[in-house]
Amino acid sequence: MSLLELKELRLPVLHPLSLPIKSLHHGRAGKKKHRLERATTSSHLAMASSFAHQALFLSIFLSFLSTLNSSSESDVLLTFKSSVEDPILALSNWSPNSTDHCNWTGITCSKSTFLVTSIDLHNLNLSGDIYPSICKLPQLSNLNLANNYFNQPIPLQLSECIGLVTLNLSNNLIWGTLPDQIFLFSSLVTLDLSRNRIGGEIPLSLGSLGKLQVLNLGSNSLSGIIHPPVFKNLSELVLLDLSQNPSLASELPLEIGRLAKLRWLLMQKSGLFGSIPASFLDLHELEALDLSQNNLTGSIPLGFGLGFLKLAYVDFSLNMLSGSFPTDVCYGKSLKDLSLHENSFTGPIPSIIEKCSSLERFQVQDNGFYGELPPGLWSLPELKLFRAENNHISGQLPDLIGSPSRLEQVQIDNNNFTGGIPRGFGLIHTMYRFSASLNSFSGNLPENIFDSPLLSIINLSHNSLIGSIPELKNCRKLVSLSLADNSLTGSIPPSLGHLPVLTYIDISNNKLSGEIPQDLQNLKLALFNVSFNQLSGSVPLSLVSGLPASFLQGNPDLCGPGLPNPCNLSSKRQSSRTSRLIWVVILISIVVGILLLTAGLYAVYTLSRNKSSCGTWKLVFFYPLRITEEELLMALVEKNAIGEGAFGKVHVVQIPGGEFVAVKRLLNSSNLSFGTVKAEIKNLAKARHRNIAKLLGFCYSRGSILLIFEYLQKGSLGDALRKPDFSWDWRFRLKVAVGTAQGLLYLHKDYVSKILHRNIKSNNILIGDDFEPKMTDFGLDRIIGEACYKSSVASELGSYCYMPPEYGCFKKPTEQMDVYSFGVVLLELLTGRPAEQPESRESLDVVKLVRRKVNMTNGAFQILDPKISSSAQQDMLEVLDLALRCTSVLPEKRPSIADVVRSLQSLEPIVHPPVFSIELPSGNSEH
Ligand SMILES: Nc1ncnc2c1ncn2[C@@H]1O[C@H](COP(=O)(O)OP(=O)(O)OP(=O)(O)O)[C@@H](O)[C@H]1O
Repeated sequence: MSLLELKELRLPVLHPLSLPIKSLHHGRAGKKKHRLERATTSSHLAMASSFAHQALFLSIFLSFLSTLNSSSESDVLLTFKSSVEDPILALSNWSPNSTDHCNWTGITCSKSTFLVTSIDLHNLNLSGDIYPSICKLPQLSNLNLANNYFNQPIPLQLSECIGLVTLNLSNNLIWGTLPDQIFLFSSLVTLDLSRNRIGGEIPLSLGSLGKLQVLNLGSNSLSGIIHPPVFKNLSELVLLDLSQNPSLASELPLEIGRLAKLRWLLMQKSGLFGSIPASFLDLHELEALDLSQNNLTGSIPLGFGLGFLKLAYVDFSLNMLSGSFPTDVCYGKSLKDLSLHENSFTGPIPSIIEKCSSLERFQVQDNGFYGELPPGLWSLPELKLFRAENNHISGQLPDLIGSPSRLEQVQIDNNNFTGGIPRGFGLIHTMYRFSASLNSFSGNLPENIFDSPLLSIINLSHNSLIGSIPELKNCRKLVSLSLADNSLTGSIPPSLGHLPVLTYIDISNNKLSGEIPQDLQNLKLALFNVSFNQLSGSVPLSLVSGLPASFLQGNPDLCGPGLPNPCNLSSKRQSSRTSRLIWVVILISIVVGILLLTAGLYAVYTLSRNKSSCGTWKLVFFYPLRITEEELLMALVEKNAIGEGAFGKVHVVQIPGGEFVAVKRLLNSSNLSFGTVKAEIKNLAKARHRNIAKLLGFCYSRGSILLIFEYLQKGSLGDALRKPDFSWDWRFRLKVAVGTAQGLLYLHKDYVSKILHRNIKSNNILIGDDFEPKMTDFGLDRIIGEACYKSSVASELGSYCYMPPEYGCFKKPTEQMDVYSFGVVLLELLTGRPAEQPESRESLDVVKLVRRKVNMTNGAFQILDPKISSSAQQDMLEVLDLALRCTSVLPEKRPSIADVVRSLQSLEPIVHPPVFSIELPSGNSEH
């Protein structure tokens, strides 16, 4: 044993002042320490009497000491355990019967003193109270309780752990504010409180933690200004993470630029505005800088990167930055990831970037960059992702033949590129997406351009390419092929039909000729657009029936059922004019006869709609479905009915392939024409979003319209709420709320022609796998006409409580009306009861019920579904506040759906994708 080890061994024993005072004077632990001191005295005597016996004595002493320490420390740990809830019994070996506490789960002891130095209980599903008894462990330097369910304010009492160097409480349910007394943790080197629910401002007193090297407050709900003095004394900081605190509203303090040791600065989505301080030029140790998703303006300070030898990750994306490309960003040649996208940068990309030999991801899309790209950029040996779409970049692509490229994804759409597509791009066998639409590429497509075995998406549409489409054989993973709007000639390669996952083909607006290969019937195509070519012959049957006819138009020589030119008639083109006339006369007489007959049968027909003759129905599919109108109509029988509302019945129908669809029958009492209805439904069917039920097709007759939706076997939120044992967990209810709001945001804002739903209610929120909601029945007014829509709504009493008070007063429907209805759905999720419960004791509708209770003492708590655990109460109260705002009587007081989405998302647990590996500076604990 070395002298140093001996000294270490003696320290906690011979210098009692270094122990927490309470542990010396109170209880069992205090008595044990007293015995310990006596043992120490006897050891001195033994040493004095005989030097020769020292070794023997030391070994006896050590085992004695270790027994004593061990029993006191294990008691402390057991006390800590007693306040913790441990549902998976992760701490089962923490037991009074198990003597060696240094081997207990998560415990590390010093090899010399046998005292506990570290408690690491991350990711063990623990909850309950974090009890400060552990501060009686004199050498405790590391406490890691990350990824558990501790639900309490920051446990300030832990500041009693005077030797604590690392405190990690990340990803728990810690709430409240950062208290002013945070300065009490003065020994901390690492403080990680990320991914909790901590709100309020960052207190100035945080700046007193002068030893901090790691400060991670990311993904919380911090707000207000980041006060510059906070950083004055934090000169040791190596990692500062304030990211994902969208309620902060602050400029970037220039003091951060003085933190000379800073290696990781992560402030994405932190409500930052203003410019990037010039002091950031001094952050020479920086390895990662993320300022994305803020409102930063101005330009990147000139010279940013100069002297930065380790800079590997830079993200300025999604701001309002302008000015030129940061020329020195790759000074140290360590840069791997550069994201400047979605800003207003202009000017050329400088040739110095060609020296950036470590670059893996280059994203400059959606800016105003112009000029030619430095050719060497393309052949950087590590480059995998290249995104420069939506700029004004010109010039030609270099021929990459001979360069060992690892490119996986190239997106350069909507620029001014010219020249040919070089053969070298086809030789890159790592390529899975190549998208260069909306440029001026010309010439032939190289034979090998589709050869990458990983190629999944190729988009060369809207260029000036000529020649034929090369055979596609090797790209067995191709999902989407878009070559639309070029001048391609020749025929469609039959090899397309043998690419197993090919789903989207758009080769419209070219000069392709010949027949559509029969082999394409092998594919499950969601899109097959060959319109406006020079194709001829009969269209393979499954392509005619499964896809919109418009995708075939502009090919006068194509024939097939439903097309202007049915194949069986085309063979009779030779017949003489006279014989045609005879046929016409005969046909007219037949038609007149039929008309008379039809008039007689019409009344019978209207009484038995389910048995409609297929001749009166027109079927249009937007997805390939193998069902005929007869089969569909035959299936609309009572035993298949799954719901009925104001607009008609819903049936579940099994199509011959085995798949199910839901068919909603609407009364077409306005008698809108097929053309009008088709245009409207087509428009609605284009709405594609995770939270919108797919409209697969429709069937039209004068009297009614059948809408064919994807079928969701879990039914609707309404179905679930009506079950007496409805007891969904809060996180599932929140997921339904977030998803529905996202779907609505898509309809209101992102969908090209903007749709108002107008019929949001729990019956129209279907539940998909893993509780992902999908909205249905949107925009029905467009299909059946306003008057008919309104009269249907008026007849539906169950929908009344979803209607905003202004409904009927305002001529035009508004987004705020949808927000109101969504607010009612939120109230249903919070209360766990349907919006309207006519037969119940509380027969009030949910809005009235909530409004009446909310102002009573403790009323808010009475509103919340008691079946949900109290740990979710804080979140539920926030959602209640939101729901009340959504259901405000005055439309202008309601939040926008974008705000609703933001608020709900902020309550969702955040899953962080790993961005890069960080070596955190270690505390002084021993492992
Ligand atoms: N695509 C679907 N998949 C599965 N079930 C569905 C689907 N569409 C509707 N349903 C079922 O049908 C029920 C009622 O739907 P419907 O739209 O007719 O009722 P509603 O909303 O009360 O009426 P309306 O919208 O006509 O006013 C839903 O609660 C659900 O159980």
